[in-house]
Amino acid sequence: MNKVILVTGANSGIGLALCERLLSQDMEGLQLCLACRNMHRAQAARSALLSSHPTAQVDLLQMDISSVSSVICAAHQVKLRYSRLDYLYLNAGIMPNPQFDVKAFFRGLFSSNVITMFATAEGILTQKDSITSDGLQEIFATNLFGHFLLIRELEPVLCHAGHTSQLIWTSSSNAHRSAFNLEDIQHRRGNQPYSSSKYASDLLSLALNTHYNKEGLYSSVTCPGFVMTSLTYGILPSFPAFLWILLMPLFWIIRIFTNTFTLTPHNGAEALFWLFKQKPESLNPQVKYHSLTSGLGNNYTQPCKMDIDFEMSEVFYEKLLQLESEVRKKLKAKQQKSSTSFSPPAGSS
Ligand SMILES: NC(=O)C1=CN([C@@H]2O[C@H](COP(=O)(O)OP(=O)(O)OC[C@H]3O[C@@H](n4cnc5c(N)ncnc54)[C@H](OP(=O)(O)O)[C@@H]3O)[C@@H](O)[C@H]2O)C=CC1
Ligand SMILES: CC(C)=CCC[C@@H](C)[C@H]1CC[C@H]2C3=C(CC[C@]12C)[C@@]1(C)CCC(=O)C[C@@H]1CC3
Repeated sequence: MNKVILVTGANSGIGLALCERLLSQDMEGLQLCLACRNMHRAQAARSALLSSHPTAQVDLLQMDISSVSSVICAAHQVKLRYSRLDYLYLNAGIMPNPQFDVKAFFRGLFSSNVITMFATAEGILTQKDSITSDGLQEIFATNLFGHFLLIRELEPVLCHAGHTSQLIWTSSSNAHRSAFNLEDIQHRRGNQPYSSSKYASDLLSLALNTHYNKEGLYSSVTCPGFVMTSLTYGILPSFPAFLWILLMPLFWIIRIFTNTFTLTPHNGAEALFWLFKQKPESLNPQVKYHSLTSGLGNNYTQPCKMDIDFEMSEVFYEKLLQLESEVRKKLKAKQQKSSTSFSPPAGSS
């Protein structure tokens, strides 16, 4: 039987590199499904994968993970196409309007915290969030809630008696407990919505293991390190991509001190790829699997205990279930309203 793998945010960066790595190791037994919001970019990614792996099975799925109706519609398509999903990579993510605090960066450079700053970006990065048409905070909707809804919708193809499936999240070293508040799970009030959304994915993964392991579904969290992708290029907007490339020698030097500077999407995808080869029952639900690259350029995966607890993950899970039922009700009301406004006037045939 082919292994069916769905990857969100697969048309670029870490998601695309992961697809390339999966096909390079085992092209025959894999059926890849690239879930992307933009079909032109999705087609380009598919063509790139097929040019190096001409006989690979690569399907496309249109899905805007930040939109409730789009996720439900895409999940419906998946259930029609596949009887089972073996791996679901929850990778799509955004960090819009990043604000880089140059002063804090220079202060950090000359402090004892310099390595932590380079590894986690703690204290030097904030973002400005916006609201989606569903009334959700955009970063929360994209990085977390859309993926939660997708898992809930895909339950019938993820949970099969006598068979295991894996959920693999692309979290971050920027996931800080201090940025997350159970009373404000969407981070409406703070200025670190990205960090909050990534901490939320760590919590959710733990709760999913609590609720779904008995049904054969396992969840793990990864951190790709600092990777140069369109997401990170946006951090210094006045800095064109080629200047980032010019900084590469400096980044290679920093890598000697912190192995978190994985830098390329291929390296960043290391832990995501490593998890593909593991037995899910052998994984620890309380650790994050980090992609790391040594000063000599060797990739490896290292587990690190997460700053999370069961109680908090359970409260968060309950809140997500409640939000899910609210957004479903809203969607139903919206659909009913639009169907009545389009119904033909009484008496017309
Ligand atoms: N780069 C880094 O240093 C780090 C990245 N990460 C995480 O890695 C993941 C991948 O990011 P990365 O590869 O760096 O960045 P990219 O910007 O290259 O990739 C992000 C992917 O997510 C997709 N995406 C964004 N919004 C949506 C949406 N609403 N619906 C569907 N797809 C969407 C993008 O599609 P599109 O092309 O249409 O925008 C793109 O394919 C993210 O979750 C990010 O937070 C974590 C730690 C470090
Ligand atoms: C010398 C020089 C100009 C350094 C610039 C450094 C920063 C731009 C990076 C240092 C740590 C990086 C980092 C990220 C972005 C870029 C840095 C702030 C992330 C926040 C990117 C997204 C993540 O999920 C985590 C990364 C942590 C480290």
